Amino acid sequence: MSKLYFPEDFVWGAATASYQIEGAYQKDGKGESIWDKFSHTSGKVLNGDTGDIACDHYHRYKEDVQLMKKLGLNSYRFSTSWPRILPQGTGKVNQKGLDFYKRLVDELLEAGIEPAITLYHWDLPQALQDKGGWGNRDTINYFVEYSQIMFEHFGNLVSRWITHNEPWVVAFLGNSTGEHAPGFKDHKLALQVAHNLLVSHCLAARGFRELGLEGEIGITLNLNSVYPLTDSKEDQQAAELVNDYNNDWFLDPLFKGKYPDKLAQIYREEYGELDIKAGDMEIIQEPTDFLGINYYSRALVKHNSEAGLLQAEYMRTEESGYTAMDWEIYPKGLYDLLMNLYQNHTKLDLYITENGAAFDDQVAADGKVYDQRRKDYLKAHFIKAHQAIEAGVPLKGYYVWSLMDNFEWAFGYDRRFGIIHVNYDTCERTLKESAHWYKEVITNNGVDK
Ligand SMILES: N=NNCCOCCOc1ccc(-c2cn(C[C@@H]3NC[C@@H](O)[C@H]3O)nn2)cc1
Repeated sequence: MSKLYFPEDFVWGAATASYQIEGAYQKDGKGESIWDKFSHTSGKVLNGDTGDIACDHYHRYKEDVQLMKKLGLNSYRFSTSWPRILPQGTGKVNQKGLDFYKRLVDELLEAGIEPAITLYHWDLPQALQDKGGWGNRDTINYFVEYSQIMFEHFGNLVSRWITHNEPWVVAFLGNSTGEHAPGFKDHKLALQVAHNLLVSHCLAARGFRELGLEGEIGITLNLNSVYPLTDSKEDQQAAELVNDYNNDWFLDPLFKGKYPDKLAQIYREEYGELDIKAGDMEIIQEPTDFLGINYYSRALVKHNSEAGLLQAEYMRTEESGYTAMDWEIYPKGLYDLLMNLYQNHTKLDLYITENGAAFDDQVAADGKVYDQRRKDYLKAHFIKAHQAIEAGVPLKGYYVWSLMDNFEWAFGYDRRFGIIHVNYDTCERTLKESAHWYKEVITNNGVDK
């Protein structure tokens, strides 16, 4: 069977996040995070699951790096826990927190795996939330303080940095729908959080550049492709507003220096003015080296005058399969997204910093995990990514979400995204069939057509 080969220096990786895998939630001086508090609050997380132990990666990191080496990963994307480094969010540094990440980075480099650090993957120190969290503009400066500490300690070892992971989820699930920590249901607060996150990204990136470090820094956005259910004018308008909300609310400030006009006007009329300081929109355009993209599925929408401010209803289709997250499997949406970004938003290098699927994986009697649906999902999306590269999109790498099954936020451990299975009773790791398949993709730097 013929193969589709990727560029010579294409980066094949896998991704995780601190709160989702580390455990050791009170170990070695770590401060409380908003997800420690949220997961310990009754009714917030399915089955009352918490990240107290998670995958016990804090203690098992050497074993996990050896598994990454066995897979032949070029790079490993992980996040650092802000409250492990600064238990109160600012001020006194916790040396044992720095020491853990130094051990991990050293292990990765020894294994020939390039570390890629996400500075903020949702685990804000609770002490900062007690001062208003991301709704308080001071948190911007606390984030810059934290990022500078990380750059100074690891900048000579780590060459790929991501400031924020999915600021849309941080802002809107954390502060508008309340599904995520800290659990507010205040859309105006969510809009202010989104703004403060963008400003903090750019000031951290500026700080990285001023240190004159080698390497590159970017931001990771969860993006989708949005399609109208029909070609009616109403459905098309609904799709445009959902695209503004899901995607351009972050893409436009970063690459055009302004929020999307139509949605900004709707929000202004509904919520009044945000706290946008003079110069913010110029700061937000601070050059960044790459854009990270987390793609999972598309949005299919129709006009519905009863469906909130956007008058848009999300639709299902019987034409596609769905994952355990109830997300449509739609690989073409990745191609369309990549082409849209390149043609309409940015010529920056792109990395897919997350793509993957949750399915209800079981360990079979022979001890193997036969996850054919995940292999099919990944293969179909790799093929679409290849098609975009062939069309000229500067896609430089792909991080599968996730290296291992882990704490999937409000769904707890009930959703398995890993290419490695984790037995949460024993913490035993088992390479799923998708992991063995991914190893071959990396070895061949290509995928069968
Ligand atoms: N279809 N209707 N939509 C209408 C509005 O939806 C409201 C819900 O929105 C969302 C949007 C995005 C997500 C999401 C989750 N992950 C997976 C994590 N990524 C980071 C890493 O930590 C993984 O665990 N990525 N993105 C969830 C819910």
